[in-house]
Order: sequence, then C-alpha cells, then structure tokens
Amino acid sequence: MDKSVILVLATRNKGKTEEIRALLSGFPVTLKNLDDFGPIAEVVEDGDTFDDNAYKKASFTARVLGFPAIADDSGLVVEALNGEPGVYSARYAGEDADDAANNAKLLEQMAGVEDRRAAFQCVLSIAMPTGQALTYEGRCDGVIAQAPSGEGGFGYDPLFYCPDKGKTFAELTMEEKGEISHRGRALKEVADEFDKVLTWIDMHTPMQERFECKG
Ligand SMILES: O=P(O)(O)OP(=O)(O)OP(=O)(O)OC[C@H]1O[C@@H](n2cnc3c(O)ncnc32)[C@H](O)[C@@H]1O
Ligand SMILES: [Mg+2]
Repeated sequence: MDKSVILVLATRNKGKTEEIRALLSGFPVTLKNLDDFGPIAEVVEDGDTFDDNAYKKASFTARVLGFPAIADDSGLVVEALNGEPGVYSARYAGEDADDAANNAKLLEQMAGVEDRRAAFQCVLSIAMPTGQALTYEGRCDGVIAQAPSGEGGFGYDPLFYCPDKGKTFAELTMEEKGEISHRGRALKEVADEFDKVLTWIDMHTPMQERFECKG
C-alpha cells in the first residue's frame, strides 16, 4: 500500500506553484492547490518578517481546510534600499501592482545607484490544523541588473542577475533556477529531512485522517 500525505499548497502565485510542484515531485506527497477547495478568505500578510507571513499563510490555511499546509513567503532584499522591498515585494508599486509595475519601480529606485547587491529570501512554513509548524529558509545572492532580461520565471526574475551563472533568473530554465534559488534551497532543506517531516505530520494528525490510501 502506497502512503501519500496530503499537503495544501497555500499560495495564489502561479510561478511559485509551478516551482514548488516541480521541486516536490518524486516525494510521497499529494499536493493540493487552494483552487481544489471552495473559496477561502485571503490571509492579510501584515507580518514584519517573512517568517511571520509564511506562518500566517500556512497555519490559517491548515486551520480552515483541516489539512497540513505549506506556504512560502519570499521577497527581494536590496542592500542600497535598506532591505526594501522585502516583505512588501509583491506590492512594492502599490496594493494591486503587477510584476511589470514592481520591476519598473525597482529600476527607478536603483537609477544611478552603484551598489546593486541584493538577495532573494524564502521562508517555507509547514503547518498543521492545530497550529504547530516547521520552518525552512533559503537565500540566493545576486545583483540588480540595469535593465530586464529574459522571459522565464516571474516577479523580479528579469532584474535579478546571478553572477555565478552570468544570467538573470528569467534567463534560466525552471530547473536551473531551482538548483540555486532561495525557494530551491529552502525546499532542499525540506527534502533532505523528508522522512522527519512525514513522521512529524503523522504524529500531529488524528488517527482516522492519517493517510490517503491508494491500492
Ligand atoms: O502570498 P502568495 O499567495 O504566496 O503569493 P505572493 O506573490 O503574494 O507572494 P509573497 O507574498 O511571498 O510575495 C513575494 C513576492 O516577491 C517576489 N518574489 C518571490 N520569489 C520570487 C522569485 O523566485 N522570483 C521573482 N520574484 C520573486 C515576487 O514579486 C512575489 O510576488
Ligand atoms: Mg502574498
């Protein structure tokens, strides 16, 4: 009998969804999207840190849906901008800003700035309906390019230049990005101790709900 634990992917970002699905493929987990359930309220991401917001998203989703959930809170931290846009990365150019508007604002803020060092950071929270959670982190250093380049990825990828690769994140394949990205590194931490994660989920799951059974 195959055992597969159900995990709800608590994100509304299509780019993240694709990357996390690819990076967790091959692991004994049935990953559900928020769309697989009825409408649920959006979490207010008003935490001061990636940790706070990741936990808020994961624990809210797990509590409301009754399944363990995994959430990603991530963003771009730019040295010369005192860590901005940071936790405001998704709405840097305003509440309803899209990627193009955020990228345009970033370039504007960086006009004439010599120190272009930046890092993508990611915190993953895996939470149970009871509120207990595991936390994983990943980081990737790079520099802000002078102009966008590349068609892949999402968000700030066209402006995030990775010196080791000689390319922006948007010029990498999803697989190449996953090998070095903040998200890829955080998920590698999860993958490295996947047995522990499964045991932990099992321990915090009521007996009758423990596994989806196949075969
Ligand atoms: O909260 P969810 O529903 O997961 O989706 P979101 O897009 O709002 O996600 P965040 O609140 O974590 O905000 C992260 C923002 O940081 C940027 N970002 C994060 N990871 C990125 C990546 O791998 N490549 C490019 N930009 C990224 C991008 O602008 C995201 O919208
Ligand atoms: Mg968000």
